[in-house]
Amino acid sequence: MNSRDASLSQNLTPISVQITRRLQAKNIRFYANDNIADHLCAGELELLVDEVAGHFQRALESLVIDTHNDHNTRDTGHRLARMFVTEVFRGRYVGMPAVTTFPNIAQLNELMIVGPIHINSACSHHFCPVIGKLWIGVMPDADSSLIGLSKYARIAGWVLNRPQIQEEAILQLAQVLTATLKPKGLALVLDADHLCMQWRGVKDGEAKFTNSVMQGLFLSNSDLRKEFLSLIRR
Ligand SMILES: Nc1nc2c(ncn2[C@@H]2O[C@H](COP(=O)(O)OP(=O)(O)OP(=O)(O)O)[C@@H](O)[C@H]2O)c(=O)[nH]1
Repeated sequence: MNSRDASLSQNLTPISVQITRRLQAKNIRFYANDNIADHLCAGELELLVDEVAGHFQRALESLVIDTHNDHNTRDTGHRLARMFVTEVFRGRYVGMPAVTTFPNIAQLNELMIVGPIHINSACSHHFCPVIGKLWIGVMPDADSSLIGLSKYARIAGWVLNRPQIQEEAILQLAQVLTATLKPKGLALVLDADHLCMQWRGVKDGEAKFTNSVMQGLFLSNSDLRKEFLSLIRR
């Protein structure tokens, strides 16, 4: 344990409050779909899991669930905390996955498509799962970078593993891919089931939400856009 970690464990202010104050002091936004990894110190995520577990335990008690005698819910508060902080909302708390970029030595300038990439997310409103498929079209030029195929899925997972609305999620993803690839054109299509509409609410099991982003050549060249859309026809 370094001196910073030691001071963390001795500080009685809840870890969420310490992190929040730090973000506010730097005027950093911390909406549900923002990544705050750069503002966390070593050891804080574990403390955050413990704090959130305590709150979930109290929420279970408020739901009048006998977690002491009900063997099925005895550790649910802690399970929920671990699930949110280290799995389904992990994209808020960890840095972007390492992505090796390669120069476009062959000067490729043809359409590349990756997909369908399976995506898991959750809506910001009810924290219900959002499960879908993503297609990515890239039009490179000589100055673009190339990345390994699996990195598209890793980057998408990082952006989507946050409480999101689909309209903002796809824009965030486009920004990260543009910064990484520097493409001449980028096209994204996201097709997802929102369980807030299926499990609860209107309980419509059929309706999906499909949205897209078309940038650069995909916006200016309708033939390229049509080629991409015809190749991903679902
Ligand atoms: N635009 C948009 N809406 C979403 C998304 N995910 C979930 N929603 C919807 O956002 C709404 C949440 O806000 P409200 O309308 O205040 O919630 P509610 O009254 O509980 O809504 P109902 O689902 O109609 O019961 C719900 O209708 C969700 O179905 C998304 O990615 N984009």
